[in-house]
Amino acid sequence: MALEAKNIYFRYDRKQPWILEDCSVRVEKGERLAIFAPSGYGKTTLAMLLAGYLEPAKGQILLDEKPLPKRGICPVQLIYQHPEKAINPRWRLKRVLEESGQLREDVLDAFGIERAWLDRFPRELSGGELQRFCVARALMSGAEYIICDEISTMMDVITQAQIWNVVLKEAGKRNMGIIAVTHNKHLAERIATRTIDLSI
Ligand SMILES: Nc1ncnc2c1ncn2[C@@H]1O[C@H](COP(=O)(O)OP(=O)(O)OP(=O)(O)O)[C@@H](O)[C@H]1O
Repeated sequence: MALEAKNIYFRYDRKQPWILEDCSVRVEKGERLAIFAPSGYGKTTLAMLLAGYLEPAKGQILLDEKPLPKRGICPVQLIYQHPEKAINPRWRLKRVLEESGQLREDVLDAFGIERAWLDRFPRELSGGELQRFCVARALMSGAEYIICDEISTMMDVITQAQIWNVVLKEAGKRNMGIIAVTHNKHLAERIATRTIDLSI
């Protein structure tokens, strides 16, 4: 049981050099992998490829040896660095949740999500609040793998620790695989069972 990028090549423009060249990454269920690299090395690009938002020019993205499903809620959920880009701005948060999985009161509570927020539009929450909502939504989707792309950069240190504690607890309970994209070596060491550096 694994999520895998197998010998993938990717570039945004055919006239440019490869951003990812013969890149392979594999994360097992229950494993927590931190992908570490300086800015511009293609971490977000790899995260988007692994979640099926982009297609590699060559190579494959495989979930349990098969391509990612094209329909339904994807078992690989990507949580972006910028939560405002991840949510339909015209939908109230309640509707966002209804579309993306099963509402779980315990998860809402664990992330300190006030029920009144669910009647609001995304722009009516702060960046940190909206990100907590996005993380909760990903956990409620029934995902088997979660890819966290710099998810906690807009939060203070205490909130950051709280969010990661909930994510790790829930992931452990459900034996989920986690990929955490980060610049932050300390965070990587704290949350991950394995770290890879794309710049090496
Ligand atoms: N939509 C796009 N179109 C063209 N080039 C892009 C696009 N998105 C990213 N790039 C380029 O691809 C390269 C890798 O970007 P990416 O965002 O994957 O890096 P990163 O390692 O996540 O960086 P950061 O740590 O700064 O977020 C960069 O040179 C970036 O300018």
